[in-house]
Amino acid sequence: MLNIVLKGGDVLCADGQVRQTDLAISGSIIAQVGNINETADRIIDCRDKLLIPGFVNTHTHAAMTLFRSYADDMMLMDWLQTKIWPAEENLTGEDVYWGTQLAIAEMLKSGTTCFADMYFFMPEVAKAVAESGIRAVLARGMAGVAPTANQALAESESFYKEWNNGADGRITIMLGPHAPYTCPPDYLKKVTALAEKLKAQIHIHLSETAGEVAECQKQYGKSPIALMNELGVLDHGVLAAHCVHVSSEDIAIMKEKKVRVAHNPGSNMKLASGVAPVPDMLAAGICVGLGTDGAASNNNLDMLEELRLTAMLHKVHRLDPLAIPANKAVDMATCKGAAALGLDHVGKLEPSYKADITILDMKEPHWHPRHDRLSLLTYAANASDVHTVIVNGKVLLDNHQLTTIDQERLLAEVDRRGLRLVKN
Ligand SMILES: CSC[C@H]1O[C@@H](n2cnc3c(O)ncnc32)[C@H](O)[C@@H]1O
Ligand SMILES: [Zn+2]
Repeated sequence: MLNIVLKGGDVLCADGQVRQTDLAISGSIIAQVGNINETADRIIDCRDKLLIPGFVNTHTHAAMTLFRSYADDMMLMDWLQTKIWPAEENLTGEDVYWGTQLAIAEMLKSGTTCFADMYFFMPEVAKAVAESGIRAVLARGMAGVAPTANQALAESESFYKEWNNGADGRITIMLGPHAPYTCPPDYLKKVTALAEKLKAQIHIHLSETAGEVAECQKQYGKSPIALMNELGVLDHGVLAAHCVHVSSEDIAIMKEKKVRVAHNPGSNMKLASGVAPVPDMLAAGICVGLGTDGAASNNNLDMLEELRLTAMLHKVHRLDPLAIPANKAVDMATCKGAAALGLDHVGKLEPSYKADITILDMKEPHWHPRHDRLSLLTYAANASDVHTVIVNGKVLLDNHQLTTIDQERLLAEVDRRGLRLVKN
């Protein structure tokens, strides 16, 4: 007996083609794509709807939703040092739980089924993920500075042991050294040793600003990518956020070490960090997924916006309309994102893949006429088109309504907590 049949939708199939067909879910898995006559517990009419693999947000700091609209229009280092880091000192575990639930609500409502997070109070983040039903790759953010440097390593180890492969396999744990400018070489060697011991992968910010790269050159005589390579960080499976200021030598190292990149165009634009050479990374065969970064530097967690920015930004930057075509950008927002997080059997609508599916309503005027559905998804769609979202075979957004989160209670909690955090 099948659990859910999605009937008669336009399905983005694994070969990149959109076909009108049915899709069946059994447990947490896609059982069949094609004409289905079997009965099921639930049949969802998907005519006039587009079915895509759920978006994979490859880099965020979920609970930073609490700082949305608190500090805008600043450069990264000024923003972190004068506004964000002082405010983060006030965070409690409960704040992070509620801030993460807010992020999850926003992500589900805009079609994201999986996210990679780096933050503090990670057991509370894992609890929010477990309760909501979303999929996530979580890392306890670590900085190699006293007094918390060693505690962060110990917490990362216990977090890995308690939660890796947790919540029915929906949670994967990585190690999260914040960046080369907050984690000195000796500390990164300890992180690398822990990664080796646990067989855990690493999520790190790399080469985000020109200032970071210049400072690294001055201090160590090499780029952040070359320094990470020398320290052995790149030998453990690395998800590198940003990679805006990377040279062709850096790209060659990244390719050789199979570094996967989280491209965050919205955050990079808002913090005036620059434009990552994504077309060059793709041409080199590097796996590049898309991310929002935190809601304090974006200022939302809407992957449809990142999809459109990716398809647009590199065209205008290179003066080349083919720099990143719509179908490539969609692949980066879904399948490549899953690969960037090292997730097998996530990111494609194909039998044996996880049933992580976003269903968009195509009834509004901006979906007509329908010459090319991936063009419409990339250049015309918006989050209010997201109708139903399924993760691991469970319906988490049902006809625009969250099924696992009490939105009214959530909004009351985060409004109160957000204001308290930034009071001087
Ligand atoms: C150690 S937990 C994560 C840490 O990262 C900070 N953060 C948020 N956005 C960015 C960014 O774009 N670059 C670098 N660091 C960032 C966040 O505030 C936490 O302190
Ligand atoms: Zn970040």
